[in-house]
Amino acid sequence: MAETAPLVATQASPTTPSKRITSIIKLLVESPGLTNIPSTHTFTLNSHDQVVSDTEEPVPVIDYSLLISSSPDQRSKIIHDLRKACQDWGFFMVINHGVPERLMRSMIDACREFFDLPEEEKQEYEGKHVLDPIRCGTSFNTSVEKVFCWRDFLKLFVHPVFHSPSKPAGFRILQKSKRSSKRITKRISESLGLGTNYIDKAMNLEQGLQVSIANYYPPCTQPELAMGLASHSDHGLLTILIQNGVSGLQVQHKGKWVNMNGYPNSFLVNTGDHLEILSNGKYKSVEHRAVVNKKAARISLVMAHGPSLDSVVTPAPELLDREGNAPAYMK
Ligand SMILES: O=C(O)CCC(=O)C(=O)O
Ligand SMILES: [Fe+2]
Repeated sequence: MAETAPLVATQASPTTPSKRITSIIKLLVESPGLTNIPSTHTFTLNSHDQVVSDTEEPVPVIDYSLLISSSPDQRSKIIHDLRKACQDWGFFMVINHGVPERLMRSMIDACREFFDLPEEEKQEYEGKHVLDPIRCGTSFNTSVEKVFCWRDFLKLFVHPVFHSPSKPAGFRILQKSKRSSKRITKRISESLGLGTNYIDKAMNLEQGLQVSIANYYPPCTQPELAMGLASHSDHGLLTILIQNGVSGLQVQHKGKWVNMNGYPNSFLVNTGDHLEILSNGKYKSVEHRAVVNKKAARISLVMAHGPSLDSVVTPAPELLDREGNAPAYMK
């Protein structure tokens, strides 16, 4: 994702106008007497983008226990399921992943604790440059946006070098998602008819960039006029997402926005731009967005896994040769 430059507090600040603040939306919502959202945060969606349905087709479910099974039948079933999920949706839900519920909860709690820190403590991490390893801010890319998203965020680079704020302490567990993403990647590689470790090598995942983003979407008095996070696709190979039990994620499926609600204790995965390129467009990087609601704050935690910063990802030559296709993406 393209990302953010600092936002000057005057745009939405309920506090001292001259001071920069990082949790713009949080403070805005906590300021007394807010009934209408400011025009700086009012989105006008065209009628097509407003249509949302709960999907009639079931969202693909990937049983993680099959990913690590040694049974050839189970392995071919999971490869088939992954191929279908990546081709038809670019999104799937992962169950039986073995990550304890309490661990997933503690990750979300760590995010909440960060957003609840006093503003002065967060200011140290105020966004300056997209490659800053610890950065918090608001919206998506405030240096180019005309209307801002109803979202504050904390973004951390956690691999190849781990970075996290000194408070709260709980972020170290973010590194654990690498193991799950590695296992899923191996089977996705096989689902493309490439070797088990093909993607790993092509993207130099040993040195791969893992970025974690905690998103905070407070309740909004006029949710139909605001957008938590505008439509985008994710950079990278694949993104793992967990949330605090409040829905809001929507994905584009067959030309419509559909609500994406995972089963309790599952995690959601979407494929990213670099996989779209490597697969020569077979596995599309799907557009998604986050909407907000009147009642409850939503927290999502995104763990995005991608190639090393020096990798140049191209359509896999083996795939092009086998299928007799020209590359659809150029360097
Ligand atoms: O909060 C969500 O559900 C989506 C977050 C997201 O897409 C992102 O941070 O890239
Ligand atoms: Fe995203």
